Amino acid sequence: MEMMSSRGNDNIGRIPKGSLGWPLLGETLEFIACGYTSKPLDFMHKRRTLYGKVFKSNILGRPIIISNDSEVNKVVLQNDGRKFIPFYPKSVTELLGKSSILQMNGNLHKRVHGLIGGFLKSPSLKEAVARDLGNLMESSFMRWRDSQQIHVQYEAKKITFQVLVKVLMGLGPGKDLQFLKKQFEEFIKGLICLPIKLPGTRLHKSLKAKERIMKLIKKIIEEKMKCNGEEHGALRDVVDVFLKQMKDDQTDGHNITIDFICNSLTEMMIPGEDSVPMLITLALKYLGDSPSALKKLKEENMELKMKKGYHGECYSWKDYMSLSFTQNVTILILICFAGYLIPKDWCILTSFTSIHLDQDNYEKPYKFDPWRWQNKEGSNQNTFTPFGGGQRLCPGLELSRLEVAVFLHHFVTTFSWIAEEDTMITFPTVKMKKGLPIILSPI
Ligand code: HEM
Repeated sequence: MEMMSSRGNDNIGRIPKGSLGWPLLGETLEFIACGYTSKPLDFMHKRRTLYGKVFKSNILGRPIIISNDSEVNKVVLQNDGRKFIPFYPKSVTELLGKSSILQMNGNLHKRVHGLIGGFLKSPSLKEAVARDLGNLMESSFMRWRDSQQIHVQYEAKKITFQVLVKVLMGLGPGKDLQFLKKQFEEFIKGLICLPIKLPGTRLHKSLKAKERIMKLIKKIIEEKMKCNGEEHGALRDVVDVFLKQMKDDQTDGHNITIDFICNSLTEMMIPGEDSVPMLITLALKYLGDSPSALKKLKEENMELKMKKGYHGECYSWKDYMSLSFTQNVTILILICFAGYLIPKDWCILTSFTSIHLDQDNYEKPYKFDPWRWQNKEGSNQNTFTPFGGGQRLCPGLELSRLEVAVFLHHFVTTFSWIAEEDTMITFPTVKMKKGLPIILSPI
């Protein structure tokens, strides 16, 4: 979901229908409670039937307009930062800091978004990620073969966090990585919590973890600066990209500082610990529940594995992305993937999940059917927005899809598995209650 706050005094006409709920509490309890059930969209469906696709509510003491309408969401996403600006809960703004890319606007935002996006989309980076992730999976497989059971959520996090940290700051396995992972787990727990900073509170602990993370990143950057000296050869990670820009900027007075870099790297580790591993976890969950889709996926991936083995070739990132059925599975999982955030003042909350699971947009939206796109339905730009849109379209989009493809390829061509019963929770972010325990058997 995307939260935007209306800027200025636009004449909106009339406020949509809806209920502001109880004094102070509004409709918060029902909104959150739905996230813990197997039907997280019940909150939306009930109100949609009563008031229509766009309605008003009150969540966490803020009046809010909730949109389940793809056209309205498109207007919000495509705005240029003048009509709407992003809003996040107080705990998020406290933890990500004032210089967070999510809160930046105007020219500085455009520049930083362009810098990160340009690097993350580059073929040389994708090649390195495909290779590193492939190797990392091989070493994880050795470990998993000796285990009775693994927890997919936990294992996927270990792998994707390590891959992203390398992309961001070039840090490989070792004590620093272990320390970073531990501190980051502590940091991320506070993203959605009560915004009270007193010692002992969740937010305070997460802020302290952030201080330790920033200190370590600063040390890594300083070491890199010493090694690079005045030279800027190939840009191998996001730190290199920022340092080069910092040097170029000395001439035109813009200010990318070391603190700014440390802060940006910290927030950019979130998808390594949350979004990407959750996509992988859900992919294995849904595939495990759908034997026909798993069979087709295995066939497609086995064919590639045999071809590569037969010619004795290494994989290129393009090999993984050429697997069309595997890509359709990823798109479908993205549709099931929901991210919840909470607004401030009069906000508009554009619910992406409701659009993805709306019968008006997709026939049988709750059916796990990766063949959907082979027949007629396309993933239309307005009705498929798991990566946001407009100026804030996720720059990690292609990288995430590549990571899922690499993971699925090596996993399904090496193991069969049986999953234990588990439940999905969607608030504040998607996760499996028990971490999706599975029992593996090598193929
Ligand atoms: C499953 C994987 C992912 C999903 C579903 C996802 C989703 C999103 C969404 C919805 C936004 C828009 C937020 C907004 O409008 O305020 C966003 C922004 C962003 N994402 Fe991702 N993301 C994923 C992976 C990644 C990865 C791997 C990176 C790499 C570092 C990344 C970096 C970013 C950055 C830097 C932004 C801020 C863009 C800006 O405001 O200009 N994301 N992401």
